[in-house]
Amino acid sequence: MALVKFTTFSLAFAVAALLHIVYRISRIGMRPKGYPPGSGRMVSDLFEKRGGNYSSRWHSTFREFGNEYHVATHPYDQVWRRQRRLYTTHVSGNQANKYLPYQSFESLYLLRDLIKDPEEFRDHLERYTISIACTIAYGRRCGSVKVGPGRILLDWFMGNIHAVANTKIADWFPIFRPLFHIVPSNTKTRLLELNKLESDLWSDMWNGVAEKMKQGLNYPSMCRDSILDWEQERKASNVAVDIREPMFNVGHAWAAATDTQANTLAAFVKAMVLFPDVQAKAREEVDRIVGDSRLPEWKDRPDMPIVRRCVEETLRWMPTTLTGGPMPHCTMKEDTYEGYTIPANAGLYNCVWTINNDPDIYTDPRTFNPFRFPEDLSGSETFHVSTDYSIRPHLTFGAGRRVCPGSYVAVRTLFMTMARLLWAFEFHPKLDASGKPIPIDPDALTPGLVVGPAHFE
Ligand code: HEM
Repeated sequence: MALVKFTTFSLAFAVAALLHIVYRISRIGMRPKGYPPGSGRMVSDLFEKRGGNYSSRWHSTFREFGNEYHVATHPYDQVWRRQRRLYTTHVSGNQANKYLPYQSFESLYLLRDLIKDPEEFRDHLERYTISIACTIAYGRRCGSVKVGPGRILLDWFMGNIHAVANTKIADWFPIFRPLFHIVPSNTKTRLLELNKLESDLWSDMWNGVAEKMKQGLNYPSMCRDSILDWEQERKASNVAVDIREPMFNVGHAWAAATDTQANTLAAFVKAMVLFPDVQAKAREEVDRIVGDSRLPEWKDRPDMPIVRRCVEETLRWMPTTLTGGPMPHCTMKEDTYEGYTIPANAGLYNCVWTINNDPDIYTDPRTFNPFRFPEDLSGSETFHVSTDYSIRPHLTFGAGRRVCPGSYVAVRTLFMTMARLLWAFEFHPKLDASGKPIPIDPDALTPGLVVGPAHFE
């Protein structure tokens, strides 16, 4: 009897799963003929002009395993608004200037590491950006990523990339989702382990800052600002906010600011190797403005139109956020757009690579050419996130209400680092045993949603 019941249940489940798969496939929208795969205008029409409906995030299996305080994957609600406020109040526009001393100081370590060990430039860029991001988030450096918090962050990061990839089937076909909760699996065990690793890391880092503040050591950091805001809010209102909400928010700022910046800087090194003429012109500018007796600073930006446009061209030419970030935007209700029905809860990818390489907008798009951007427009501090798509240099920071809230910090890191790299070094391809340059595939990328140039020497 039990066997009959089990077989009937299994059959019913298999038929339901099959019907569901057929249904899902039938709902996959077919792009009308002649429709481009994406454009800045469409991104603006949907993510910006209809931002009230297009700013949520997909429900994901990943989130069901405890990560409900990840600002980048959180739906469009009060928790997200509170988390996002930390950025708009403390990291946007000129607020980002308070971290310039950290960026200036840490880049000296980068230059030293590159002098000592240039072949390992990729590892140095990784440590550098993890450390910069850690000082911004917690006022504390990471001298090494082989041990300590930087190592734990990397383990958590890499672990998540693999574990989340294994949950994708349940995201595409949510009918399988209950199975993830019922059936024991390595993926589930790993997700729970990673969740614990993450909670412990964020709470250790947060408590470390709280302890320093008690001793009167008030170094600028997102964590310090978050602790002060949280205490003030608690006094001002009776709403009890779970402490993990601001605690995880700061931790995720640290994570979001690491490989995005490291990949972009690696792309810049690659561009300099592949386009020596641009390298020479940019270095000539740095030498002329700065000379030998000091290092380039953020304050040199107005006088360095070539370097500041190299920042934008790197972001355009090799966008680390290939499809617009870690997660697509998601609709909250059904909508129609140019005769096309977009269902509720539909994920919409911002096709950054395609848009950044549109030959109708960017002549010869695979050529690294900072001079394609007008010099005067590039002087504006908001050039990189302009809402005027006729002048915006790229879509790499995303768009609308979810646009990257760390972009002001990022352009400061990128400008200062690129200017200092040009000031200190020349970049050439490695030569083989017979003295010929080892060829480099210009478009080769690492796999994933947040990408960087594939290994090159
Ligand atoms: C080169 C560097 C960076 C790039 C290319 C980049 C790009 C992006 C993109 C494309 C998104 C998704 C936007 C969308 O959904 O439309 C995003 C989200 C985000 N970024 Fe960045 N980012 C960078 C650096 C940073 C830094 C330095 C921080 C923190 C200080 C940061 C914090 C975040 C956060 C918290 C989100 C989630 C926002 C939300 O969902 O509301 N990013 N970033």
